[in-house]
This record gives sequence, C-alpha cells and structure tokens, in this order.
Amino acid sequence: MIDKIYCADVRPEMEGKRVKLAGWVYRKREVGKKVFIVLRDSSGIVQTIFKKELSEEAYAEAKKVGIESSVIIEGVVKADPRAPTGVEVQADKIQVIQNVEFFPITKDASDEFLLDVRHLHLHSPKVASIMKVKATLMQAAREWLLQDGWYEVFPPILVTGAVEGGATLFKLKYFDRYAYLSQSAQLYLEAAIFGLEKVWSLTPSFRAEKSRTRRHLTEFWHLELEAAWMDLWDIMKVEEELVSYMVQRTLELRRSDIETFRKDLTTLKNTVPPFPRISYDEAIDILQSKGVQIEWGEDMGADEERILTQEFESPFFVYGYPKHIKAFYMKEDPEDPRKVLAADMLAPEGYGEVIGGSQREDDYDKLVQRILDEGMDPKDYEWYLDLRKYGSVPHSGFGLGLERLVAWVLKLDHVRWATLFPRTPSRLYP
Ligand SMILES: NC(=O)C[C@H]([NH3+])C(=O)NS(=O)(=O)OC[C@H]1O[C@@H](n2cnc3c(N)ncnc32)[C@H](O)[C@@H]1O
Ligand SMILES: [Mg+2]
Repeated sequence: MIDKIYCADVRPEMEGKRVKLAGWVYRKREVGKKVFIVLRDSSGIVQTIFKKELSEEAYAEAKKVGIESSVIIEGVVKADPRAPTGVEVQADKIQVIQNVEFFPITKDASDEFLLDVRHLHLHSPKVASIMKVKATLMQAAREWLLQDGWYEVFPPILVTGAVEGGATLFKLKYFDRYAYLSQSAQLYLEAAIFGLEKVWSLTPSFRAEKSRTRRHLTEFWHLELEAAWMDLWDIMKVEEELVSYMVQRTLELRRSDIETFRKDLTTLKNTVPPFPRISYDEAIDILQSKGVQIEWGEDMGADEERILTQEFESPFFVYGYPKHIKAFYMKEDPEDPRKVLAADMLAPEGYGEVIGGSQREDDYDKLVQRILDEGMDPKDYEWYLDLRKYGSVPHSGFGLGLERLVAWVLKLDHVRWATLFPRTPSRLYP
C-alpha cells in the first residue's frame, strides 16, 4: 500500500511538512507558469500547485494530465486561506498512474446519461457522499440492533412464494422447476423467531413493479425486523427508536455530507421518539379536508402521501388500514374486522412511506382463511402455516426501504440516486 495520507488530512497546521497523496485529478487550471490541480480521494479534496521554478519536470507532467487521471503527488504543505480547504501542497513530484485524455462526464450531463455511465459517475464526490450516508445509516442500525439484543440472520433470496402479492414477483428457472426472487425476507424471519425471538436481516428485495415513480426500484435494500411476543404498538416503538438512532447518529457522523444536499436539518433534528401517530381514518379525513378525492377503503398512493406529509415536521405513523388493501399475513383488528393491525411509517417533506409493518396473524385457521380470501393456495404456504401449529406466538415485524430513507435524509429527487447501480423497469445496465 502506498505510504500516503488522505486529502482531508492535509491541515494548515502541517505547514512545512512533506506529504504524499494519491487520487484523481478533480479540477485543473493554469495561471501563468503555475498549474493548480485539485486532487480528489475518498476523503475529499486538496489543492496542489506546480510551479515551473520549483520542478520543471513535475510542472511539465502536471500541464499534460487530464481530468480524472489517477496520480500520486508529493510536496510540502503551505497554509493558504485562498485554497478551497485553506491549505495547499507545493508539489515537486507527480507520478501519472493513468492519464485520461477525455472524461465522458461533463457539467451538463443529463440524468439518463449519468445513469448510462453510472460506473464512471461513481467518481463523483457527491455520489460518494450519498454512499457514505447510506453506509453510516446502516452502521448506526447495526449499533442499535446489537445493543438492543437483535440477532442478524441471513434468509434465502431464492423462494417459492409471494409475500407482497404475486403481481410483482420475478420468476426464474430453477433446474427442472421455477423459483422467485424474494420480495421480502419476512416469512423466513417469522420462522427464525422461534429460536432467536428478535431477528433482523438486510437483504436485496425484488419487485417487478411497473410503476415508474421516484420511489420505486425493482431491486432495493430491505432492512427487516421480526420479534416474538410483540404487538403492533410494541413494534412501532422499535421502529421509531431505531430510525431515530439511525438519523441522529448519521447527523453526528456525516453532517457535512448531509449539508451538501440539504441546508435545513429541521425534520432530521425532529426525528426523535415518539413520532406522531394517526389512524388511517384520520388520514382520510385530513386528505378529504384538503380537497383530495379519496374515500374510506381506498389505498393512499404517492400523491396522497405527499399531501399528508405536509401536516408533519418529522416521520409519523399511519395505523389501522382497511384489511382488503393490505397483505394476507396481517392480523385482523379484533376491535374492527374491517381493519388490520398494520402501520406504515411516512417520512415528511413529501417522501411518504419508508416502512411497512404489522402484527402477524398467529391463528392457523384465520391465516388459512386469509390466504384463501386472497385467492392463493394454502398448499404453497404449508411450511409458513406450520409456524402457527407448533408453539405459535403473537409476533410483529416491519421492513424499511433503505434507499427511501436515504432519499428523504438527503432530499434526493429519486431513490435511484441512493443505490450504487439502480434497477428500474427500463434500467438493467450497467
Ligand atoms: N418485513 C416486513 O414486514 C416487510 C413487508 N413484508 C413488506 O415487504 N412491506 S412493504 O411491501 O411495504 O415494503 C417494505 C418497505 O420496503 C420499501 N419498498 C417496497 N417496495 C419498494 C420498491 N419497489 N422500491 C423501493 N423501496 C421499496 C418501502 O420503504 C416499504 O415501506
Ligand atoms: Mg408498504
């Protein structure tokens, strides 16, 4: 490994110190007999200056390199308030690892072009910031889950049944039969609670959704939890404590990256428990009072959720949805058979659903009936129904869409920017 330091670690107080840096040419300009190269690495940037009188050879090399060329630069640190980071390196040595004559991404690149060359777009410091925030949100989630006694498990991705409706399954050939790509690890997590009680997984989930909205991917990262003995209200408390910790910890560790995308941090700072809770009935009343054409029993889509989020300055819950618009596994509300014990968590600022969760039907006969009511075949869920035959317990869980959380935290205009290589109905490459 090269004995180098990071760009962000070059400080004014290091004046006079000799340093070696490795990275990519981010910006370059020539002024008289000087070449200024802003070098970029994973930590950020630092300005380097090549003066002809300091080293003719290095100056000549610096004049030739193109944007995004990979280079190793050596020189002496000099504090300079005019430099982007208040300090620069007076360079007397440059080793060009690979010169780039022309880097295809220019300032006026369209979104579609950036997605076509996503493998090169990952050079961008802004993209790096998004990925650092995503990584830190998950780092925080792992910290919280560990200290709160949850076990990570590793469920299968190749499965035989739908969790969230057959219409969005990706089917694939599996030797002499067929399999599906998992829409959600939930059913397998429900099996795991009989030994581990509180489990979680982070897996890719797949949805053959044709909807081309700013919050749908066909492959997304899905953080899911399942807990024995918990009811809906218990799991909602888990959700708000987990999400609060994730957001506050990421604010603490990645504030400058977040501020690259949003200046107003109010809703993030407001992300502390308890979150506001409204019933589905109240949500319908609010929407109707704002002139939205929606009747009780209808599902809220992205537009309705966007309008609803205008009422809140933090994430909030909507609970008690009508049974017929929710999944087969959700427990009927004993106080109102029209409803299920389900709750979604919605992010403010127009982002809407980031978590879907519920208490599960733990009664064998009722679950069989729900499967039949949904037009599905109980035989396809024989193993899942067994969970209600051998020591069934009240239990609840939820799934958080990681890209949707990132999109809200950074106020991105589409979830596709929150994933390394987005997958949508029209995009499978690169
Ligand atoms: N373990 C569980 O209880 C999870 C449950 N079986 C489930 O999959 N619920 S969900 O369909 O609402 O999806 C959960 C979350 O997963 C995200 N999600 C769901 N679908 C997508 C798509 N297509 N793209 C991006 N993100 C998506 C979104 O944040 C949802 O709130
Ligand atoms: Mg949902």
